[in-house]
This record gives sequence, structure tokens and C-alpha cells, in this order.
Amino acid sequence: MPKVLKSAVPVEQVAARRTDVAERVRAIIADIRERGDAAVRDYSAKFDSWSPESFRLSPEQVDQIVARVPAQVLEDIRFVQDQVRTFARHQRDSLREFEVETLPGVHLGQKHVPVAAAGAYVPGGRYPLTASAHMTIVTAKVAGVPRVAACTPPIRGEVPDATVAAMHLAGADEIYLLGGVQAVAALAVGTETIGRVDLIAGPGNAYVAEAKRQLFGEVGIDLFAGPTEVLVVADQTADPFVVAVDLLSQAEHGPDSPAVLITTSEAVAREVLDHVEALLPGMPTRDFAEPAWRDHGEIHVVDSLDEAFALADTYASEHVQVLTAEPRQALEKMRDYGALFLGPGTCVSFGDKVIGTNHVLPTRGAARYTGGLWVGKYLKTVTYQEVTNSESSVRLGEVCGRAARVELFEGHARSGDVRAAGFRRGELSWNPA
Ligand SMILES: NC(=O)c1ccc[n+]([C@@H]2O[C@H](COP(=O)([O-])OP(=O)(O)OC[C@H]3O[C@@H](n4cnc5c(N)ncnc54)[C@H](O)[C@@H]3O)[C@@H](O)[C@H]2O)c1
Ligand SMILES: N[C@H](CO)Cc1c[nH]c[nH+]1
Ligand SMILES: [Zn+2]
Repeated sequence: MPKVLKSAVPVEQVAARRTDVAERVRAIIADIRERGDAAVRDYSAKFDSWSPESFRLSPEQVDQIVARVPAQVLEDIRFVQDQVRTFARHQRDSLREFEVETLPGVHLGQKHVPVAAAGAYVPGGRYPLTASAHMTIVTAKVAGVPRVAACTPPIRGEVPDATVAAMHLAGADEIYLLGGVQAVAALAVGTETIGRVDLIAGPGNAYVAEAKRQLFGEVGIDLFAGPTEVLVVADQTADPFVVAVDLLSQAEHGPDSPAVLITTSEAVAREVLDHVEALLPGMPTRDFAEPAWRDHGEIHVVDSLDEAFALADTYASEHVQVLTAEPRQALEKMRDYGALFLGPGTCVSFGDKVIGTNHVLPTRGAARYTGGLWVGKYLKTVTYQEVTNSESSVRLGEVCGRAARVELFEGHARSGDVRAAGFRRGELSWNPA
């Protein structure tokens, strides 16, 4: 019989917190629309103790910051950016542009055009999320975005040196030390000093994710990528200590980060619970991990792996770590997740920091309808058409006239009529004299 060994806080409590966040974000966006840069400055001072002369870093400031970063850190940034770039290039090369002739002289085509300007949000209010610079900016540049305006918040008034270095090395065209709703809103609506962009990509806390959600439409967004989530599917072969470490590795992101275990082994579940309790007090980030585990930690014991995968799908979790004897089964059995981590040889932290797949992933159920950030999110898949055969123009014009009139669209019908009649009588041609 399925059993719940640990459950999370009731959904109503979570919903109430979300409503509160949504209202605050709405008020900040409205204020920035009205007062522009002055409001941006006020919120940056309030939330991040940061109110410089200019939020944009000059090339000289960037050079000074990069010079402060230890050589090993820069080498690691370059290594990881190479991994991210390699994977992103494969994604780009997998995209097909084509033109097909569907009727004589009827040419239909598809192209992928990068957005002209993208905002790359690199989070970091609580701790530096340097790796998000690789994920957002390198990927945008592989997609061919000409203007990438990248924002990251200072951390309690301090410049995140490694993150700025990563933004620079990734190829950002503009770097702003600005975070939160104020950064997202400025990029979306444009202020005197920050030019508006066409699309904003990147992860963030509940405020950042909600700001992107509210501004969607006025600006494009990559996906809903809010507070981190992890779900582990484990059988009796899993090492309970590894499971506990992996759950806490993501719970440390913040007090609103869910960590869920679904296992077929009650013995593993009980050991995991003990390890988590033992590990938590020694975690330097326990201020985030403890409330996350207390309020959003769950342990479910189920009867079979099929049941485990089916239950896991209902969470549509951002990350799913599979620690079972045959982890690749998950590729067939699961549908709803941001990314899968198969077997004990890899982990969510590899995806977060080093391996090369993109760590900007859907949260709060968005994995039901989207995958994570990738080259394609910066591209617009557009179509075009051309007809170079008069008989086809006549035929399409006649069908168009009839089809449009069924829907009472007389204006549309006439566009079809003039082509049908014009090409039939030879009054229309491709090279008019
Ligand atoms: N889903 C993903 O792909 C993914 C990837 C990486 C990180 N994340 C998430 O990103 C988040 C990073 O969080 P963070 O806080 O360190 O950085 P952040 O950059 O997302 O947010 C920092 C900003 O939050 C704003 N803020 C803080 N308190 C506020 C309040 N009370 N009202 C309004 N605005 C407020 C501040 O303006 C600050 O600049 C974590 O939740 C992490 O889980 C998600
Ligand atoms: N786990 C985060 C995605 O939700 C990504 C990340 C970056 N650094 C640490 N973690
Ligand atoms: Zn992480």
C-alpha cells in the first residue's frame, strides 16, 4: 500500500504566499511604468542596498572586476561555457530550415530568426548564481541574438565578481548590476537608461518569475523558471545517503524549494529521513534548506516503479533524479519533467554547474507544457510562401474565395477572387511590363 512518510504544508498556505508575491510585483511594475529610472533606483536601494550612478557597467569597470577573479575560477568558467556552447550548438544544428513545393509552383518555407534583443536575467540576491550567466548568455549568442542585455543583482550591496566575469566571457553586450522585479520590468518596458528588449530569459526567485509572468505579452519570456524543485525516484538499490544529499543539494536554494522522494523501498525512505535530519544542522545554507525541507519536503513509499514514475509525473518537477537499477526506464515511462538525471553517476548539481545541458528549467508545473531554456527559445520560427504558377494561383484563389465566404469574410474572399480572375485572364503576372 502507498504510504506518505513525510508531507508538505497544505496547498492553501502556499497559494496565499503566491497571492502576496503577485500583488507586490504588480505594484512595483506599475511604479516603474510611471516613474521609470527613478523607481528602478528606489527598489534597487531598498532590496539590494545598491544605488550607483549608473547600473550599467562600463568596459573599464568590467575589466577591473574580471581582474579581481582568481585564475582558477576564470578557467573553470571557460570550461563550463565550452560545455554549454557545445550542447547549444548541437541544438541549433538540429533545427531544420526548409522549403517545400506543395502544389506546382507553391513554395512554403520555414526559417528560424533570432530575436533582435534579449534580456538575460542572472539571479543572485542570496548567493551568486554565476552558472546562470553561461546558461542564458552563451545560449543566446549561439542562437545569434545581436544584443544581449544581461542583469544580475549585487549581493547585499556587493559586486558578484565571478558572475560579472562569466557574463562578460559569455559575450554579454551590456551588463547591468540590477536585480529583481526592477530589472525585469526595466528590460520589458524600457527606461531612459535601459533599452527595452524583445525577450527576457533566465531564472529567479518567486518575485522574478512572477514579474516575467505578469509582463509576458508585452515582452517575450523563455519560460516560467522560479524557485528550484527536485524529485528523486529511488528503488532498493539506491544509496540512502546519496539520496539525502541530493535532496538537500536543491533544498538549499531557498525556503520555497520543494524536495520530494518517491521510492519503492520503505527501508530506503526511513534511512533517507534519518540522513536528512542528521545533515541539515551542519549545512552552511541551513537557513534555506531547513524551512524548505520542513515546509516542502515529501517522502512517498509506493508499491512499484511504474507507480513511482506515474506519481512523479503528477509533480512535473523541474529536476528528476532517477536512482534505480535501470534508470533509463524513466525515458520511456515519464513525460512531465524539466530534466532527467539518470543513475548515480550524475546529479542535479552537474546539470546546474558543469555538464553542459541548460539549468534554466520549468517550475511550478510548467514542465507539463514546456522544456527548459535552449537555443530555440531565442529564435522565432517563421514561415513564408510564394506562388510562381498561375494555375495554382487560380486554384487557390477560387478555394480561398469560397472558404472565406463560408465564414462571411467578404474582404478576404475578394483577395482570392482578384488572383483567380487576374491570373485566369492573364491580367496578373510575375513580371508586369
Ligand atoms: N528554475 C530555474 O531554472 C532556476 C535556476 C537557478 C536558480 N533558480 C532560483 O533562483 C532563485 C534565486 O534567488 P535569489 O533571491 O538568490 O536571487 P534573484 O536574483 O532571483 O532575486 C533577487 C532579487 O529579489 C528581489 N527581492 C527580494 N526580496 C524581495 C521582496 N520582498 N519584494 C520584492 N522583491 C524582492 C530583490 O530585488 C533582489 O534583487 C532561487 O529561488 C533559485 O531556486 C531557479
Ligand atoms: N538548481 C538550479 C536550477 O533550478 C540551478 C543552479 C545553479 N547553481 C546552482 N543551482
Ligand atoms: Zn541548484
